[in-house]
Amino acid sequence: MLTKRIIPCLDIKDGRTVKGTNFVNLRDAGDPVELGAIYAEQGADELVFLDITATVDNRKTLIDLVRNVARNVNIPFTVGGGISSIEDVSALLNAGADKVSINSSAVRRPELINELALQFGSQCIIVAIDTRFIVTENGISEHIVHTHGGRKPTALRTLAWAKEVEERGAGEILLTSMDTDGTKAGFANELTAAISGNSSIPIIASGGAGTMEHFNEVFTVGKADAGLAASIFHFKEIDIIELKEYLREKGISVRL
Ligand SMILES: O=C(O)c1ccccc1NC[C@H](O)[C@H](O)[C@H](O)COP(=O)(O)O
Repeated sequence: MLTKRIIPCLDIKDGRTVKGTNFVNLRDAGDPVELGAIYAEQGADELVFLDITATVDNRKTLIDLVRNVARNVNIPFTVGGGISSIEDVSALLNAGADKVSINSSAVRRPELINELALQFGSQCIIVAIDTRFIVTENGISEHIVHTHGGRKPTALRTLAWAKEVEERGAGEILLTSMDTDGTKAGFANELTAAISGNSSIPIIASGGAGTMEHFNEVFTVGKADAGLAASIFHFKEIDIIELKEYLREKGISVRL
């Protein structure tokens, strides 16, 4: 079994780490550079920084943040939020990011995935998919892709979109369940397994982590390659090393 990765996620709003539930009621969770360094020190395998209110004028904030983080962490980190061009990616990678995560811009223009993979290599292009289980106009309940920080439902079915982004050259998928985000009730294991079982690229599961057992479930039932979490780390409810020791005892391969 490939080593499973534990990835803290720092959702960034106006330069601060925030955390909500189901993508709303955001509250302050600390300084992202400080938190990033702490998580790296505590044994996180990677970090994700998501500028969830990404606008053009936030772009400079993000570049400055990346430079500061790069000085303080020695593990791979991914930056996402409002990225929509080869120039955006170049600037972030040159500032020290190891990977970028694209979401709304990929839905808006799927060819962007092909272009970025060709220009920078698939290994540094993650496509983030925010998904919610909703009743569509034809009365069927389906997992539907949402964009713009979860505010806009699209016409895309999550499973089909996951397949398409892989075919277009995505190196990994960051699959965030809006239904489980912030609830600490567990990851969306069934959906994660459906996507993981149909993909040959790594799937990072995100949204809902509340206990150490939830990580065991997302790796065994959800078949995820990595577990991403925010609430339980920011609010100091789970220690990363203790989590990894727990997973190793369960027979999950982790880096300790
Ligand atoms: O991804 C977004 O665009 C977004 C926008 C607004 C608020 C939250 C957002 N994403 C949710 C984050 O990716 C969040 O870090 C993950 O869902 C993990 O959250 P936890 O359930 O607290 O571990």
